[in-house]
Amino acid sequence: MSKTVDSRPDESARSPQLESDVTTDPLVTVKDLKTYYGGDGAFADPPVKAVDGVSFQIERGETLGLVGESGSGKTTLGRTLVQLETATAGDITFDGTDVTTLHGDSLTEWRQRAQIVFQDPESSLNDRMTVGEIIREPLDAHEWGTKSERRNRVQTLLADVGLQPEHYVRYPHQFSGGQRQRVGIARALALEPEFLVLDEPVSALDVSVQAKIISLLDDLQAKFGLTYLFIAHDLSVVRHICDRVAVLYLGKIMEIGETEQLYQNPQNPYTRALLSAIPNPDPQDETARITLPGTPPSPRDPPTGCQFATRCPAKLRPSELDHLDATTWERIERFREVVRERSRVDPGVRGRITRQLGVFSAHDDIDSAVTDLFGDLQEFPPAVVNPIESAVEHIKSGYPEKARELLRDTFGSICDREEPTLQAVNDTDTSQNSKVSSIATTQRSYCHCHKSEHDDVSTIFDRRLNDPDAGTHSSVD
Ligand SMILES: Nc1ncnc2c1ncn2[C@@H]1O[C@H](COP(=O)(O)OP(=O)(O)OP(=O)(O)O)[C@@H](O)[C@H]1O
Repeated sequence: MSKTVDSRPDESARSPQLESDVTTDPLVTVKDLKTYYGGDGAFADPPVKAVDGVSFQIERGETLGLVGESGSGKTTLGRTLVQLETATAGDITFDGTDVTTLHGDSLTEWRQRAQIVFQDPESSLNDRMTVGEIIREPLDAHEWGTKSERRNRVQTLLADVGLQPEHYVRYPHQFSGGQRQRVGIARALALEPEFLVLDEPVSALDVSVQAKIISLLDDLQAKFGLTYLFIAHDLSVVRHICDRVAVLYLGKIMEIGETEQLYQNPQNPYTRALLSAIPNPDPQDETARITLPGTPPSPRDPPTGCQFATRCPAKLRPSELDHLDATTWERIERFREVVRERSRVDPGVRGRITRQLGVFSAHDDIDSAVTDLFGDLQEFPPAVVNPIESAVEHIKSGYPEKARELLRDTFGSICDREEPTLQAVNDTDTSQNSKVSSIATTQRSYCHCHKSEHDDVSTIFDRRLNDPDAGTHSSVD
């Protein structure tokens, strides 16, 4: 894996994702962290911005959940925290030490304090080694104690994770998924770490086994005073075991807060959409299920402004166009997505020549896209028709990026232009019920709608979800 050159930001520059408050006793402090893949060299594609400037803290003994759709950067963030990936920029301070600057022996020594448990116990254990050897391997690598002390340590670890002494000489393939995950946890605990990244540790397991592993993780946390970053897809599991939750989208934190507060009163449009997808057993509950349109944009070319702007059901709109109905907006946004994707594709040498000659390329069949999305465009108001027609002309002349700009200037808002800040949205002190300090439990959300000059998210949702012409933008389950 290659990385872009370290471009540490100016310390004085305030990042939109910085949490301004400081918790009382953080074990891990992450500041404006970025992890990009690729992008080196003059002719390389732009880098994949897997983690794109996140800041948060994890207090000692707490479990911070990390949720988000596939590809949002959860694993990359977890791996960067334990230094299995190299940060492109930003700081990770662990108990006062910036670990992104550690190398050689000091990095090896630090690694004992922060370990990772992987998702898939089928592939993360070496099938040619016995369970005892697998758990002992990190002890051997760090030359921990004598040979017999290591053997004894492995026996203790087997007991800690609920396995039997005779399992020492068994092979992973002789074990069930749950047992294998216990082996993975024992191995991660071997060097007595303080911090564990649990990367979807139960996702590959049956529900009944999941409950046992979660209970084991709970017991181990209490027994050894562990601090966890718990990465998961399953929002119900996260609610059950995490003190706080951070919601990630396209490499940025959309919302972070104390678990119950965030689940009961989500403030960010993305968190609301994610939580609305959890099946609710209460038949009386008529909470609208929010179906997000489109697909997440490429992390090589994330939207300017808010990362979520291209799919956000609460996105702010220019006031002079706010009267357009939901279906029309849906079509405009999908057309913008088509144009955005088109402008991402390198036209290649032939494309560049045809563009210079002003020749329309056969691949630019933009008229079909317009017909597919709008039907007869002329039936729409001039405020829609004119910019769409101008955008089509730009594309036919070979300049999709001009079309992209024109559409952003016409139909975009602050959401397309400016990054929001991660701002406090709920100051209710829930610290009495929590392991973490009151400052850490402050709920924060990354959205322009939290500013007083704009309608808040609830007002916009009430208006748009009640629009009878809401099309596919929302639906009630
Ligand atoms: N080694 C790599 N090289 C290039 N791109 C990568 C690499 N690892 C991850 N990515 C990309 O980085 C982005 C974030 O991936 P990551 O695996 O961190 O997300 P995730 O939220 O953990 O997804 P999932 O839930 O599917 O595991 C994705 O676009 C992914 O394709």
